[in-house]
Amino acid sequence: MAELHVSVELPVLDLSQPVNLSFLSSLSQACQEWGFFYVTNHGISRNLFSKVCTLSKHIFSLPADSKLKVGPSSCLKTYTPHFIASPYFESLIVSGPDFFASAKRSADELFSQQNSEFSEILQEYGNKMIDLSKRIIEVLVMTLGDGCDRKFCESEFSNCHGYFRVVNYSPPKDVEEREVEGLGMHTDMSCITIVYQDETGGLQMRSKEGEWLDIPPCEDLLVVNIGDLLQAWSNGRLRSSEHRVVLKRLVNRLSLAFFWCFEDEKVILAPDEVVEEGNQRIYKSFVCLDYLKFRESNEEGKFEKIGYTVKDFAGVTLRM
Ligand SMILES: O=C(O)CCC(=O)C(=O)O
Ligand SMILES: [Fe+2]
Repeated sequence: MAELHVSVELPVLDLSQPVNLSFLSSLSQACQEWGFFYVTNHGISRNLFSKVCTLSKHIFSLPADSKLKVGPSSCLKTYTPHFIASPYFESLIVSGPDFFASAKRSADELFSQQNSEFSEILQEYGNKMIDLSKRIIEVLVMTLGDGCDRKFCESEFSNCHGYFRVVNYSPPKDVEEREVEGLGMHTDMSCITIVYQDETGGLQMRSKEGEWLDIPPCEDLLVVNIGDLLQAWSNGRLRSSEHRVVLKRLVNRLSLAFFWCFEDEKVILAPDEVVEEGNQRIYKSFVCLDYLKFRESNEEGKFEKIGYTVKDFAGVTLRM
């Protein structure tokens, strides 16, 4: 992949400070243009990250048949083996709201001995991510208009739920190419996704013009990106952009992606206040689960792939 990679300065939402108008305006611009930004003072300690990473590495180092006990043909289906998303990608899903129970179900299958530390740490991580997601949604909704946060956070987002995917990327050992794709281009089916990436880097977002831009890892910063559900709910004002992961030669990479989503039965329709004056709704109303099913039924290997996004599903063709 010989492509030019440039990087762009994304705004950093600092949760230790009150948000001011000038920040809201730069956040709003970034969300319209890129759909990506960073968050700092997010309340997750470096110590917690390193514990989650150490425990996750332990899981991924288990023999393939142990991991397949929770793989696609098992009852739990929490483990995605290599060659589904890409040959270099494997992941484990932990679902909320009871992250402890979800992690424990996988751990009980994976380990012969009881291992409650794993479930406790993943529970702490998941719960912190829920709090963080709520705070971020509040700020994002604020960018859509004065008073929108008060009006909509409770009524529209209070039944959101979250799950996270721990991803282990292992690049090939025998390929000459400098970089390979660890996860192909896709958009997320969430409202927002919060990503912790290790120091390796490799996450890239695609500009509207189709250029790939690096999203470098930065100590103490988490990456936030807008997903399809929020793009539709915000009438396209918050962009769910395509992104991918490229792997450096011979460097292993670990990431944690937390997806904050509307409840399955929610009817998604941009509220009047969010549709700016003079504009029309660009998405028809739809039931969240119907969209998730549409994506699944169109995906090769049932993984998140591009080409069948919320625009194809619920987009309105505007007459000029
Ligand atoms: O691994 C990453 O940094 C991002 C993963 C991602 O985009 C996803 O799981 O949807
Ligand atoms: Fe993603």
